[in-house]
Amino acid sequence: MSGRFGARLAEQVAAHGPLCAGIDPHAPLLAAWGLADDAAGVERFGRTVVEALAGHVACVKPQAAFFERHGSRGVAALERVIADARDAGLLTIVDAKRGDIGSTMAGYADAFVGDSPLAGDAVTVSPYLGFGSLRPLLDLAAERGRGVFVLALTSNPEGASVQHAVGADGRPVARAVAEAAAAENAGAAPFGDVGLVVGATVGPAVAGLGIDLDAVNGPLLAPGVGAQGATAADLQQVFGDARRLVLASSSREVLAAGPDPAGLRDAARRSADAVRAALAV
Ligand SMILES: O=c1ccn([C@@H]2O[C@H](COP(=O)(O)O)[C@@H](O)[C@H]2O)c(=O)[nH]1
Repeated sequence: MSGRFGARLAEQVAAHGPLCAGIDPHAPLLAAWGLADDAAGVERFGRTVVEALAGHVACVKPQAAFFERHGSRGVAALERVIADARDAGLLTIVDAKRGDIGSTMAGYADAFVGDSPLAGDAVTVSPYLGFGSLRPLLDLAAERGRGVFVLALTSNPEGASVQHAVGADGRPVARAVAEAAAAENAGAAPFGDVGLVVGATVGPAVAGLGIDLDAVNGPLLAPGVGAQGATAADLQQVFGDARRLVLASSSREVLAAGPDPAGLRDAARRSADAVRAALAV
């Protein structure tokens, strides 16, 4: 792995468009692909996506939950998917959404941004034990040139009850998260390594909460396009002047076109083209 995550991602987005394809081996998708709902099935699913999309999308995002539900064999399958992607030169964001007290975050840091086979190019984390609790993982990620995506405004409707709440300092919680990420990325070019997760489904929340996403100067991972109902056009409203930082993410909509590799590539290309066009406006 050479160079920082932000720079590597910017290069891939320029080449393939601002789309991250999710690898979410849901039980119904495994059935539709003719695969068993077991560790071998999720491994075949993940490796098929990597083989089909390497060189065609900016990155992939394996959802750890769908591998972990098969226990240690599922985790081993996730490790093989990550290894395949690395060998193919395809960036991976491991969607693990870890968050704990700082001393335990040091363990998650070793697992997801250190030397473990679970480490991809970046990982998703939850700041809801306090942004400062992420410090051990942020520091190890920076040392290793890896990225971190911090949940800010999630795509699910339930997230607002926590993320829109106003904290003791008078700032909405999600704004405080965004400002903390901005401090990590200060001065980085083309942008830094600490991104945010901001759902494509959040409508006017960014502006309503007074969040300056452009100032974050880090990649903005936007799940919710496709199966959750957001369209590429929604990205304009949600992200406004921060459109240059957006990396839209779509899982089920792309995966429904598998297991045929050409079908997966066509679906990913259609999504990437729609997102690129919407963000160019
Ligand atoms: O706010 C969030 C954070 C993460 N996700 C994850 O993204 C994918 C979405 O899958 P679709 O099939 O495109 O709906 C999934 O892995 C989620 O856990 C999110 O949706 N929202």
